[in-house]
Amino acid sequence: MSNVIRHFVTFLSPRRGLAIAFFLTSFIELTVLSLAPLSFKFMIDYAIEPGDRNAFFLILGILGSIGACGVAAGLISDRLLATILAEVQQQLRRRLFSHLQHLNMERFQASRAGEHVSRFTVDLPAIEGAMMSMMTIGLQSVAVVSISVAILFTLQWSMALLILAGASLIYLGPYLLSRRARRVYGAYRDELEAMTGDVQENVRGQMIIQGFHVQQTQIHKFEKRLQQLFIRHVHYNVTNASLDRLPIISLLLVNFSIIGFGSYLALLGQITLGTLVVFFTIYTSMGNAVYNLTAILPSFASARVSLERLSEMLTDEEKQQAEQKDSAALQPCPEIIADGLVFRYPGKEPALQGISFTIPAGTTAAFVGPSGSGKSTILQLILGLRQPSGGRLTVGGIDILHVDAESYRSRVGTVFQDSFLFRGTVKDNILIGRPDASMEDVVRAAEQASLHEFITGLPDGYDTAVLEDGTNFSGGQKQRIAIARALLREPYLLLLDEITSSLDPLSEAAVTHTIQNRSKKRTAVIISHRLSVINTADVIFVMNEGRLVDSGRHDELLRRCPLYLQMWKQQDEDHLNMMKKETWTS
Ligand SMILES: Nc1ncnc2c1ncn2[C@@H]1O[C@H](COP(=O)(O)OP(=O)(O)OP(=O)(O)O)[C@@H](O)[C@H]1O
Repeated sequence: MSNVIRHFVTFLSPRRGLAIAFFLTSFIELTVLSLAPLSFKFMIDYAIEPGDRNAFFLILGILGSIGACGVAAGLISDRLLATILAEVQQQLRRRLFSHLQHLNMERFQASRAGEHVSRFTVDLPAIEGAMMSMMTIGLQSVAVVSISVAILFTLQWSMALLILAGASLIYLGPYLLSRRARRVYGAYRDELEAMTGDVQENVRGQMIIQGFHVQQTQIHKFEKRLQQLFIRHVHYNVTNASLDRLPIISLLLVNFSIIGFGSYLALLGQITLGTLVVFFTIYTSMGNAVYNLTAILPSFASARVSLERLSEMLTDEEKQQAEQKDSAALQPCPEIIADGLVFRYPGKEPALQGISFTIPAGTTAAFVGPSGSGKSTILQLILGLRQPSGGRLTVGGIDILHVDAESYRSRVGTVFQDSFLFRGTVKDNILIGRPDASMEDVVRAAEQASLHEFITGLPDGYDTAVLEDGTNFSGGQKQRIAIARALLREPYLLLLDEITSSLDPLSEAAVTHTIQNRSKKRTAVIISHRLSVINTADVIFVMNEGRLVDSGRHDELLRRCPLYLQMWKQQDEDHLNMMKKETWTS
C-alpha cells in the first residue's frame, strides 16, 4: 500500500499547487465532519439537560455556520480533485503512448496482441480509481479516525482503547488478505489481456478465417480461453466478496462489545449520558470510516498490479537518461561496414553467424538468398531496430549499438515487406516520410514511385481517405505509397525489403529505375527475390543459412557462385513458365 501511495505522491508532485489547495479544502471539510458528533455532547450537556433555550439556539447557530463552511470547502475540493485526476490520467496516457513509440522490436514481439491496449483500457483506469479512492474515502477515513481517536481519549481512555482495538480488528482481516488479492487480481488481469488479444487477432484475421471457413475452430479455441478466464473470474469475485465480508463480521463483533462495555460504564455512573451518546456516535462514524478504508483496499490491490505492469514505463525515462547515445546525424553517402556480425533471436539458433562485409559509400548493394537466410535481419540491424548479439556494425562511421535513433533515422528511408498504411489520407501517409514537406515534394515522390497518375485518377486525389490497415488499396498500391513515403525523406540511406513483390512488371521496372538512378548522396541496400531487380547493383551479397557465401557483381556471381546461378536459372525458368501460361490462356 505504501508503495502505491508513493507512486501517487509522485504523480501529484508536478501539480503541487492544485494538490495543496485540495488538501486544505478537504481538511476543512473533514474537520467539520469529524467534530460533528461533539455537537450532541454540547446540546445534551449544555442545552437539553439544563433546559437552557438560549444555549440551544446559540449552539444551533454556531453548528449551522460551521456546517455551511464545511459544505463549501467540500464543493471546492471536489472540483480540484476532478481536475487533478484528469491531469494525472492525461499525463500517464501521454507517457505510456510515448513509451510505446520507443519500445524495441524484441519487446514488441515478446508481447501479446492485447497487452499494450489493455495498459490504456484497464491499468490506467484502475490507477485513477485507486487515486480517487485514496483522495476521497481514504483521506476522509484517516482524518475521521485520527480526530475521533483524539476526542475519545480526552473523554475516557478505557473506552477509547476498546474502540481503537475494535477498529484495528476491522482493518486486520482485509489487510491480511491483500497479498493473496494481488495475486488473484494479477492472474485475472493477465487472462483478460489474453482474451483481448485473441479478439483483436480474430478481427484482424477475419479474411483468412472466413476464407478457410474455420469459424468453428476459432469458436472452440475461444471457448477454451473463456474457460480459463471463468476460473480466474470466479477467484476474483470470491476475493472481492471476502474483502467486503470480513470487515462486516468484525464490525458486528466490535459493536456488540462496545454497546455492552459503554452501557456498563454509564450504569456504574463513570460516564455521563452525553458522553455515552458521543462515544456511540463517534464509534459509529469511526467504524464506518475504518470500514470504508477496508472497502478501498481492493482498488489499491488492483492499482498495485497495474503499477507493476506499468513499471517498465515508469522507469523508462531514468533509463533513457542513463544511456549515452551517439547523436551524430547521418552523413550523405554513408559507408556500411559489418565485422563478424552475429545476431540471435531470443531462444533461437543465430540468424546471422559472423558476417563481414563493406558497402562502399554511395553504392547500391543487394542481399539475395533463400528464404530464412537472414536478409531482412541484416536490414533491421542496419536500421538499428535490433542490436547485434556480437561483432560490429557501423553506418557512416556511427556504431549502430550506440546510435541515437532519432538523429540517425531522420535520413534513412525504409520500405518494409509489409507496407502498412495509417488511417488518414493518401497525402498523410506519404507525408510520414517528411511531415514538413511541401505538396510539390509529395507529388515528386509519388511520381518517382509511379504513383502520381493513379492518385490523380482517384475521386479525391491526394486527399482520398485511407481506411484502417489500408484495406481500400491493393497490395501493389500500398507498396508504392510506402515507396513514395521513403523517397520523400530524401534519404542518405535507402533500405528496401522486397519492395517489388506486389508490383506489376511495368511498375516494377519504373520503381527499379528510380531507385537505381540514385542521387550522388545516397547509399542503397536492397533485398529482393527477383534477381532482375538487383542485377545492376554495384555489389550483390549471397546469403545462405545465416552466412555470407559470396559477393560480387551479377556477371561474376553467375560465373562462380553455384547458389546464385541456381537462383537465376530458377527465376528464368519460372519466368518462361509464366510467359507460356499467359500465351496459353490468352
Ligand atoms: N521475429 C523473429 N523471431 C524469431 N525468429 C525470427 C524472427 N524473424 C526472423 N526469424 C528467423 O531468423 C531467420 C532469418 O530470418 P529473415 O527474416 O532475416 O530471413 P530472410 O532471408 O529475410 O527471409 P525471407 O526471404 O523469407 O524474408 C529465420 O530462420 C527466421 O525464422
